[in-house]
Amino acid sequence: MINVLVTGSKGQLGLALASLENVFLNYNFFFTDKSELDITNFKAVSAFISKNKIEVLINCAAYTNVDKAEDEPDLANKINHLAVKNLAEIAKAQQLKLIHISTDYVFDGNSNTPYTEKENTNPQNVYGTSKLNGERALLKVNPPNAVIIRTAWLYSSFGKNFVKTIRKLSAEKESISVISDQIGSPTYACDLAKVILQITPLIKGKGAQIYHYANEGACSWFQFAEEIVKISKNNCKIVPVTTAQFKTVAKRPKFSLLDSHKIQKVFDVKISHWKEALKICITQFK
Ligand SMILES: NC(=O)C1=CN([C@@H]2O[C@H](COP(=O)(O)OP(=O)(O)OC[C@H]3O[C@@H](n4cnc5c(N)ncnc54)[C@H](OP(=O)(O)O)[C@@H]3O)[C@@H](O)[C@H]2O)C=CC1
Ligand SMILES: Cc1cn([C@H]2C[C@H](O)[C@@H](COP(=O)(O)OP(=O)(O)O[C@H]3O[C@@H](C)C(=O)[C@@H](O)[C@H]3O)O2)c(=O)[nH]c1=O
Repeated sequence: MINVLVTGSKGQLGLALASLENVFLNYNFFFTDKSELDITNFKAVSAFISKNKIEVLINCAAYTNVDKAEDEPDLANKINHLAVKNLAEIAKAQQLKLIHISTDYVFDGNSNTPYTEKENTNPQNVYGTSKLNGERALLKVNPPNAVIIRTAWLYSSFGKNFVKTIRKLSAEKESISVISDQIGSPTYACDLAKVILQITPLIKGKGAQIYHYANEGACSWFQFAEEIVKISKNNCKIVPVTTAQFKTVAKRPKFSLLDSHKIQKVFDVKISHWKEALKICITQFK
């Protein structure tokens, strides 16, 4: 049995990992969230890991409220950057495998081809900046068995996400306005959780590496919303609007498609199309 610590386990991805506990029987999971183990507390995390002989740390803990982060940059930085540096140092000192999750929002969205891991980053908001600083700190500490997986537009039946918001709004309203000029890669959190657990045994001492993982295909938030409403069989009109028409506190990238070829090639990972994954997810709701 491999002892695995999942931090931020009451969030969306943490719960998706927990739903696989009975599938991946070779892992002995320790699920902790902020109240049990605060990732900003170096001593507590370090002690928990030694005490429980943790071999793998999957960091799902994060500050993820993109708009609120604009008003709380210090807190976002503490959780998404400084705590990640702590985790990297602990992983190096205690020889752990570390899987850390990052985001498409590290890019500025000015590309028109899917972003590879080699592309320049240039975040447009506080959340993206804090996540990029976390990546950089981890790469600098460079634990030998560390992986950063950048993913995008995560959704599932767990936690708070766009699919759940649109399902709720479309059940209540006759029409919803949704942005049609931001393009990205919707990703089913349960697909990502499976991939994390599949690749963990294959991470082998190459130093910290970045991988992109998102479901196949591309869409705008508008197209994503239309598909959510269609599969949910809700009777609601989705009205396309521009970014300029739909005001948000934080700026989002116009284009944040991730190129997932590297993870597919290195770990032989199979990736399904976002529409297929969305159907499976929405079946779970019923
Ligand atoms: N959601 C998305 O669309 C995307 C997410 N990501 C990344 O994927 C990862 C997982 O995201 P997701 O599951 O959606 O995020 P969630 O916000 O659903 O989960 C994060 C969890 O971490 C907890 N947490 C916050 N601060 C701490 C702390 N100091 N110590 C321990 N736990 C803490 C949160 O608790 P509380 O809620 O009480 O603060 C929450 O339970 C994150 O790294 C995120 O940046 C990447 C791309 C897209
Ligand atoms: C709810 C809603 C959103 N939108 C727009 C606003 C925004 O541009 C886009 C998505 O809005 P949300 O606030 O749901 O999603 P947002 O918080 O921007 O989602 C991001 O979360 C972080 C954590 C990530 O890492 C990213 O990959 C991404 O998933 O859709 C509408 O146009 N109409 C609506 O009714």
